Amino acid sequence: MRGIAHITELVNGFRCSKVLFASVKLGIFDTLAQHPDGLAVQELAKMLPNQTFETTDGLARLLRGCVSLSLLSMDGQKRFSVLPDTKTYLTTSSPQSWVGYINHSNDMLYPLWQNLEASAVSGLTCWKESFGFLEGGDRAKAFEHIYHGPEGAKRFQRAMESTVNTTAPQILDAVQFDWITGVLDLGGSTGRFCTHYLDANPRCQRAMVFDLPHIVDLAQEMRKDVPINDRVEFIKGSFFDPLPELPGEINAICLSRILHDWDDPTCETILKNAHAALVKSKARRAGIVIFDMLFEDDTKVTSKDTVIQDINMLVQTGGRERSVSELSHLLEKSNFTDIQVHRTGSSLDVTIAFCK
Ligand SMILES: Nc1ncnc2c1ncn2[C@@H]1O[C@H](CSCC[C@H]([NH3+])C(=O)O)[C@@H](O)[C@H]1O
Repeated sequence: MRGIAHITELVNGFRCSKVLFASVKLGIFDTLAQHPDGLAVQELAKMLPNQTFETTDGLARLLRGCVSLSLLSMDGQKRFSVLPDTKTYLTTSSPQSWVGYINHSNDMLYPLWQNLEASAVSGLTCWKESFGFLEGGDRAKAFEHIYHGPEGAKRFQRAMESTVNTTAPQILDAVQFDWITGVLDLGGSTGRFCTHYLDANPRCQRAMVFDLPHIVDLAQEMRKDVPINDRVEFIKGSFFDPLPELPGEINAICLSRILHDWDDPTCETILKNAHAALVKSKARRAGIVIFDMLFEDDTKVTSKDTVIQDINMLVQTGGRERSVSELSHLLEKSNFTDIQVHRTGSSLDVTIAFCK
């Protein structure tokens, strides 16, 4: 028996998330981080970008919320300051910033989760219910949905970058990739993972990112703000089509948070395209590297983070997280063998498999 405390924590969980999201959106942490001696609420109100505060009462209450959630401290003069983790993870310019993912969570995921009931009934995304546009049931449109609006693609790519900055170092510490001579990152977005990879493996001969044409164009624009390793090359295309011929050095295709976006038949198409490209390459040992969360076993209830992420994929893309046996089955059907699973301690597990 866990009692009512467990229930009330769940009931109020969204309120705490929203205190964090609203504070990031208003620029509270970015502004306070520039004032190490802290600011009083009236001073802060004058400095926050794009806002005119008629009263500071609401802002003061939000700041107290942040203190209670250990995001800010307040001194005897009621001056608010950021705590160290807030500066590291919740300010825009920090290399470990999660601001991109928080903005995606606030603007996209929060409205989507509001209609989880609809997805639970239909087994489909709930874009139509949440945003009133596009066909909720058309899975092929998942990324058109996510990328809608003038800032949509950039917001999502920033979200991906924030989480890669956390997971990539953990993955690269935990798993040996010494068999890789060159890597193609399929759906590799702005090249952030390839940047971490090349920085950690300077002897890697080649690292290429493959993504949708408009995302590759966006990546070139975004690298002006946050540079990526200048050895990263880009290819435009769709992984639903046969892949272009791979340069000889490329003997690994990476799929980071790709398969969880799609249903099984779509994953098979992607995996078979990857397999066809790898076997055409001259590499002696060629394989695939998958980064996705994996359920601990086929009951799919044991790992809370994976269970919750699975629901997140239901509402957002119509995809799913998988168990080791489900992923292995997909890999075997697509002619991969010698499957190895690495639990990395990060939020992503790594599965490696080689071409038959
Ligand atoms: N048909 C497609 N062909 C190539 N890339 C695609 C396609 N559909 C979606 N994507 C990309 O797949 C990525 C999924 S998000 C994952 C991004 C990155 N691998 C990471 O782990 O951070 C996005 O960058 C999409 O633009």
